[in-house]
Amino acid sequence: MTGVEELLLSRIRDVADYPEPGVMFKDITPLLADPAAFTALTDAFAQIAERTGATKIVGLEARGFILGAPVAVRAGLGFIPVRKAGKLPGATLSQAYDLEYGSAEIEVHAEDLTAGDRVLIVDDVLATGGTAEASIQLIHRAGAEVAGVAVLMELGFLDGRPRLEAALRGAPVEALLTI
Ligand SMILES: O=P(O)(O)OC[C@H]1O[C@H](OP(=O)(O)OP(=O)(O)O)[C@H](O)[C@@H]1O
Ligand SMILES: Nc1ncnc2[nH]cnc12
Repeated sequence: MTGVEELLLSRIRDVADYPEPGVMFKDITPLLADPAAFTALTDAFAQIAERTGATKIVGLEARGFILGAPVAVRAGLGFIPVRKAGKLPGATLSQAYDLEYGSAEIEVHAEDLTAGDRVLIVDDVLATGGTAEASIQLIHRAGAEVAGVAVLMELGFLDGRPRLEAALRGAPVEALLTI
């Protein structure tokens, strides 16, 4: 494990049985509160954006906003929010999905993504892959390409990766940590 990986892992807190029994919640708030760790994470994601030729960063509400917005600034790219349903005022595309502990619907402003865009999707956790898969579907429906999915941590035992790879048309899933 590299020094950066050790630093990031040391700043993630495990909370048992949250938000429901049987879930081991991965809490990133200690990482956000540590400027060295947050900067290292932002730099690692910005390198992925450069390597994958991304032209826009999509962040998934809510933790993907916190992580994705500084990546967009660092990489010199625009930031597009994918929000939970009912929060965006303009014309939207929407997609329902299930996640590790529930179900939800996400939306994006249709005008924010167009053909020719290559989007890097940023989030904290890849668990079942339901959230990221729905965001890939939204981006494709908007006519844009997905450059990749970048997450801080992948919960490998929940098998989200094959599900995303089936939707990604060859673009990579980049996880800084696998648990
Ligand atoms: O791979 P999945 O099973 O879909 O789970 C991963 C998603 O779950 C969490 O978001 P959540 O919906 O809890 O929203 P939050 O960021 O607003 O807390 C996490 O931030 C990912 O977006
Ligand atoms: N175990 C988990 N910890 C944090 N966020 C999650 N999203 C889905 N599963 C999660």
